[in-house]
Amino acid sequence: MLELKDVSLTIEGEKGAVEILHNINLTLEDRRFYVITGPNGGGKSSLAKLLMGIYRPTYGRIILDGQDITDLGITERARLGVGYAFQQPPRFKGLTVKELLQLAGGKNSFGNVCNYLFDVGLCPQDYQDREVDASLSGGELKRIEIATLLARKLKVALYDEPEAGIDLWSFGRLTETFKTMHKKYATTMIIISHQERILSLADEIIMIAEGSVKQKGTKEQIWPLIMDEAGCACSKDCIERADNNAECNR
Ligand SMILES: Nc1ncnc2c1ncn2[C@@H]1O[C@H](COP(=O)(O)OP(=O)(O)OP(=O)(O)O)[C@@H](O)[C@H]1O
Repeated sequence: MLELKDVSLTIEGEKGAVEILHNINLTLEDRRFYVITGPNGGGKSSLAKLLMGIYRPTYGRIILDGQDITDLGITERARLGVGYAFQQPPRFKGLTVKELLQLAGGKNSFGNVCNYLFDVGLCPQDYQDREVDASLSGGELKRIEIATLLARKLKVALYDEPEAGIDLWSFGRLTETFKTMHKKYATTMIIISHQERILSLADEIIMIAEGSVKQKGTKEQIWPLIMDEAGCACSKDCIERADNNAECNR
């Protein structure tokens, strides 16, 4: 279980101190699927950076399975099984996909490289000997990064807007990959996203705005609130269907 207790974050900006997050209290249970959403600038990425150990809270504590990890850095948290996927995954020139996955998973991962690639929807034969360099597309790179997280058998996996730079076709496969990761590898998922399809995967959606937790609940509870706040961009009397999708008259 991952807990945030009264967590606040103030950052020294160019114009002085800015309070980015205040009084965040969250309990994230093992093996649950959480999606963090909310308006731009609300504090979602800052929260992810706090969980990863990139930022330290100005106030409050972060507890993982009863252990206070507030003062631990990225590497120490990674050792405890907390992993993070970047919006733009890094490339590793000179390293093949297979080598990268073996490095991520340690010595026991040797026979599993194919499985990890298969689980993220990439043909092992085609990809394992390719270099992790600029020749890979953004979507391929993102899936390979997810495969490295699978290889690490994480307790908690954190993704900041995984949909960024992914085309609609690959996006469908990506959501399947998240389902697999969550179910097969029993990983607690925390995904920052604005995408309805990702929100649909969540056991719980956490809405962050103006540096605070504004709402928590299932998609059925949260989606209407998002639609209310967002309003209709075209103002053409969209009809809300029973399944919460809108029919647009444009
Ligand atoms: N290092 C920093 N210095 C000053 N202000 C910062 C810093 N990092 C974040 N902020 C500000 O904190 C607020 C929250 O930023 P954050 O990136 O966490 O929001 P977000 O919810 O992830 O936004 P988005 O949906 O646009 O990615 C924003 O107003 C941002 O400008």
